[in-house]
Amino acid sequence: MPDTRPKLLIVEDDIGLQRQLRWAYDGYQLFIAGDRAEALEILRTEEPPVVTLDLGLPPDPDGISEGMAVLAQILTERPGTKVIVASGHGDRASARRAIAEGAWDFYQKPIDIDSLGHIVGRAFHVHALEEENRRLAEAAPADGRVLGRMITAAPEMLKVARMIERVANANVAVMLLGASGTGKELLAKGVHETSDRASGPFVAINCAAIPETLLESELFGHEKGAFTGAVKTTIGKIEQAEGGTLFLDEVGDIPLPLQVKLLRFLQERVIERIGGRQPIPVDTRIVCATHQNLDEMIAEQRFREDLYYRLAEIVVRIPTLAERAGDAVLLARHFVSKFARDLNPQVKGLANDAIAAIDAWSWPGNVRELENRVKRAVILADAKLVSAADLDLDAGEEVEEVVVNLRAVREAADQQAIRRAIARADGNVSSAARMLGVSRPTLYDLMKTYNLG
Ligand SMILES: Nc1ncnc2c1ncn2[C@@H]1O[C@H](COP(=O)(O)OP(=O)(O)OP(=O)(O)O)[C@@H](O)[C@H]1O
Repeated sequence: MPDTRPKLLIVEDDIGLQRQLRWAYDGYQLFIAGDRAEALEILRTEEPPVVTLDLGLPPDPDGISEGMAVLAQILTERPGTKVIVASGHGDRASARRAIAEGAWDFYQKPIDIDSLGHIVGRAFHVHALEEENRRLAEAAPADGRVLGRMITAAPEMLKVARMIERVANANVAVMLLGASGTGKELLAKGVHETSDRASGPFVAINCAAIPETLLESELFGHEKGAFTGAVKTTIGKIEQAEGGTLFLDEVGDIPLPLQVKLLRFLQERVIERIGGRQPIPVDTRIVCATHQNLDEMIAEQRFREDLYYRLAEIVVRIPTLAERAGDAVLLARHFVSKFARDLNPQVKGLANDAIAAIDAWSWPGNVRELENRVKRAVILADAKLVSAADLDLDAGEEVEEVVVNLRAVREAADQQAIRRAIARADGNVSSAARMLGVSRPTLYDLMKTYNLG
């Protein structure tokens, strides 16, 4: 029977330690290398996701030069590998340097098998999660699903995408509620492109960005001579979206008199251009969005309740980026490769301190803020990896700080992987444990720790 246990490479030149480690890890397929050549050969043939690396290797067993060289080569050849370095007792400077060069974590000698086992276990979880994220991100555009352009692995957001797919073809008005930058316009396009109107136009208008005096003409159009300056007949956005979808962004900013006119269109499906005398039938689907509290506006009579019910046949609430565990890092990777391609091809990815900082940041401006920060960072970066400083985010200079942040990253990743595996196994803990590569009791412990299930 093929061995399906996860592969762990241990790079260690001390024969005694090799033996000790061999016994400690019966949950993994172990590969042991005593020097650089052996390590690289195993890396290439077995592709282990996780490597523990002693920095003191021959020909420099008392220094770290050989260990650092092996680290660099592993990360060049297989950048996704999680390398955990072993540093000598009290040698924090080496650990710090190795982390700055891309190691995932470190442990200090003498080895404590339990805590090292814990670090290794988490490294496998994070690696599996990243692989799946990468697969999802890569698969999305290829599989042709319209909402495939939305990048997410968070259950909260996948639920939103599924809901959009379900309502796309029911000809109902959809209202998207979410903070600024959460992806409302992208989802509105998703509604359009998944619907049977996809071959028609998608027209967007931001009602907050247009002065009140011009909004009516923008929406409904005007006839030549309707007002001073109306030198030619112009059709409005509603008509432009004939046969397609009109996205009314910031619908809460439409002034009351115009709300009446919009309501009439929604009830009768005809419009009148300013200065026009003919009602014109228009077949346009409305998707709208706002970040305002419409209930409050209705109570204060600033928004018409009858219009609200016409616009909000289906209400979709979009979670903030902070509520979608793991998505900030996933999106950041996507934006790094997108912007690096166009703006700075030497940039290859995110440094560990950047990943920790992205995960720790609260993203008040949501995906838009993330996109802008990553874009600027890619332009400014002068190394291969974008750092927390390039992103203008606090990284914390001490290794201790990074470790705390990495732990937070890992815990978030754990929770997400567990939730997903349990969902996929339809609540069966044994098969979820098999998927995650841990024993059933371990999974129960983790579920208890994270309050899942
Ligand atoms: N899940 C996602 N995957 C990929 N890109 C995204 C995602 N969500 C948002 N974006 C990108 O982030 C930017 C902001 O998104 P969008 O304009 O849809 O947000 P919004 O909620 O309409 O913002 P606002 O309320 O400020 O108008 C866009 O460039 C969009 O393409």
